[in-house]
Amino acid sequence: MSAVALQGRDQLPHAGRIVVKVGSSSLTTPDGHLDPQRLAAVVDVLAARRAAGTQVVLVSSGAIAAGIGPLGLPARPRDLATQQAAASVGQGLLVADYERAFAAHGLTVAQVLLTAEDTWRRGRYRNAHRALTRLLDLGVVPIINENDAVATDEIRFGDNDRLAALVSHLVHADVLALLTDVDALYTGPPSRPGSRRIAEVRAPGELDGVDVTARGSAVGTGGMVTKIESVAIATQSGIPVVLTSAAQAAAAFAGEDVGTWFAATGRRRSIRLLWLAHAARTRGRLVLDDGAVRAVVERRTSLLPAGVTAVEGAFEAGDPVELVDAAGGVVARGLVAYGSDEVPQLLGHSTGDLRDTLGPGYDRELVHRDDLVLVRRRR
Ligand SMILES: Nc1ncnc2c1ncn2[C@@H]1O[C@H](COP(=O)(O)OP(=O)(O)O)[C@@H](O)[C@H]1O
Ligand SMILES: N[C@@H](CCC(=O)OP(=O)(O)O)C(=O)O
Repeated sequence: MSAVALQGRDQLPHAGRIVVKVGSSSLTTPDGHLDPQRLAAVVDVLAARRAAGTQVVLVSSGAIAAGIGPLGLPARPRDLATQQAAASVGQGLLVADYERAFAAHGLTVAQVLLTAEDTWRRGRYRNAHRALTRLLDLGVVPIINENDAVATDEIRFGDNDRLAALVSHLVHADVLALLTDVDALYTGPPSRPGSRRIAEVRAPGELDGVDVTARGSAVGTGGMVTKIESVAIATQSGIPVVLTSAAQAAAAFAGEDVGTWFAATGRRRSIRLLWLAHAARTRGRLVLDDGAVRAVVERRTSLLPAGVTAVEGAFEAGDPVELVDAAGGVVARGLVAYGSDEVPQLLGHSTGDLRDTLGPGYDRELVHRDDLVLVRRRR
């Protein structure tokens, strides 16, 4: 694997390992069936990359969309139970089509279904990392999707864009390719007259003023908003992203001037913090006094119980929570070290007091600084 991030799209042909995310709209028909021809066209491009020596991890959506037709549903279901049912039906059909299409190129595939926790909880992360790297070593193309049949509303990502970014981090990919139904990021929704293609984004500030909508195609989720979130996760941890359509994928992988290239802006960082910053659903809030806000934001210290004035929500030790100032503005997100039933008795007390009154073990931080990410406040 290359140790240095790819500097531009012209280096794409030299990527050693890529994660490719394909959206539902590129694989299915509007009436909720798989489109084997379009699926095979994507596979042809990926097989060509493999033949050129690149390892490929595919993150494929389409399970829910592919279950719509066979179940006779009128449209993409909105309730969780029917989404789970549709995904369970569609996932089998999806992987069967992939298996056939890759086999035509002599390639073996593996289905890997992940939940959000597999990408960030330490033991699970290592487990998923080990399984995926072994599959790659064995020459297999892993096909990843969220485990929609068991993911509840609280824990699911719901969109594969952010899952793909976390998977890129998990497998140490050189680049993430987001394939969708538009050929690039535009300055506004592509249907709006005057919207122009953005060829390259080298810093997050260049996205100021770009109008992205959450409305995706009839079968997809998240629209461009979750793709921009995905781009932030990947680029901030040193992985560049190319966003284009499935139809332009071959040209993009050849390094041609198509799609949008997002340069890496940061260095590899903890996946837990990426997840906390961009993907975690928080379970509660801790209200900080002004001194604690300054300590956490300016001095980057851990959060101690003495600086917390109130607690909201129901959470367990290890759950993600928001840290808010007295006015309710979110200043950070963190993994809390105590459950919500224990926190009230700790508030306002120094760690020394807590050790003396409640015993050793109660002198630990409420949120350790290693488990904390600051949230950029809107100006
Ligand atoms: N600024 C923008 N540039 C490009 N596409 C945009 C923009 N804003 C919104 N979109 C919409 O996002 C859609 C892609 O999202 P989605 O349907 O969720 O794709 P997928 O199923 O591939 O994940 C495009 O069809 C496009 O209409
Ligand atoms: N896991 C879901 C993915 C939903 C999703 O992210 O869809 P899309 O916006 O088309 O990438 C499925 O397979 O239907």
